[in-house]
Amino acid sequence: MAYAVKEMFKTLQGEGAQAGRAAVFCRFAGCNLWSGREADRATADCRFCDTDFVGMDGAGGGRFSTADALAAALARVWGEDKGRRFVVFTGGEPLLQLDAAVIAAAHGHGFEIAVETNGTVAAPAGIDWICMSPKAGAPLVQRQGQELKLVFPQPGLDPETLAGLDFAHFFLQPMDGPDRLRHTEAAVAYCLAHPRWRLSLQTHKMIGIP
Ligand SMILES: C[S@@+](CC[C@H](N)C(=O)[O-])C[C@H]1O[C@@H](n2cnc3c(N)ncnc32)[C@H](O)[C@@H]1O
Ligand SMILES: Nc1nc2[nH]cc(C(=O)O)c2c(=O)[nH]1
Ligand code: SF4
Ligand SMILES: [Mg+2]
Repeated sequence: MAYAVKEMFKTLQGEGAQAGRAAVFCRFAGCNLWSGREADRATADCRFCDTDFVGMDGAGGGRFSTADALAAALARVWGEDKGRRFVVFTGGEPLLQLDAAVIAAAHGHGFEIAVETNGTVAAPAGIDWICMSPKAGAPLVQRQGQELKLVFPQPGLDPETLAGLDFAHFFLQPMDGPDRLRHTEAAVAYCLAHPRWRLSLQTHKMIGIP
C-alpha cells in the first residue's frame, strides 16, 4: 500500500520515558479523532491537539508508494551512523497506516521502532515501544505497551481508571494551550498524591527544537 507522510525529521524525543534520545520522527498524515481543520476542532473527538498533520507538504513529507521507499527515506534522514537507530512513528494517528511491511523494512535498516498512538487502533506485531495516549470518550483498544502517557487534565478521564492497564510506565503530560501553567500545576499535584504517575514535560517546546 502507499503511505501518506506529513513530515520526517531528526530530533530528540521530547516526551516520556525516552526523552532526550535521538530519533527520526515520521509523522503520518490524518487522524481518526479530528480532521485537523480548525473549523472542526470544537466538535472533534479530540480537541486539544497541538499538531498539524494535514497533507504531505512538510519537510521530508510526501506519498511513499512502498514500505521499502519509506524505510529508505527514514535511513537517509537518520544518516550514516548505524548505531542506536530509533524511529518514532506519530501523526496524526500512525496506526491507521503503520503495517507489517513498514515495520519489517524499518527493522531491516536497523531501526528500533516506537509509536505514539491514541489507543483506538490495535497495534500490529513487532513494534518495540508503544506509547499510548488515551483520549476521553474515545474507545480504548490498545491496552498494553511500554508507556501510557495521559494528557492531563481531561474531563471525563480519571487517571485511576487507567492505572490497571498493562504498561511499564505511567506519565501525566500537562495539556498545552492557554492554560498550560494551570495544567502543569494540576499534574504536579496529582503525581505528588499518586506516585505511580510521573510527570512528562514536552521538553522540545522548552528548548525550541522540533
Ligand atoms: C500529536 S499526538 C500524535 C499521536 C497520536 N495521535 C496520539 O494522540 O497519541 C502526539 C502526542 O502529543 C500529545 N498531545 C497532543 N496535543 C497535546 C497538547 N495540547 N498538550 C500536551 N500533549 C499533547 C498526544 O496525546 C500524544 O501523546
Ligand atoms: N521532539 C519531539 N518529541 C515528540 N514526542 C512526541 C511528539 C509527537 O508529536 O508525536 C514529538 C514531537 O513533535 N517532537
Ligand atoms: S488523537 Fe493525536 S493526532 Fe489525533 S487529534 Fe488527538 S492528539 Fe492530535
Ligand atoms: Mg508533537
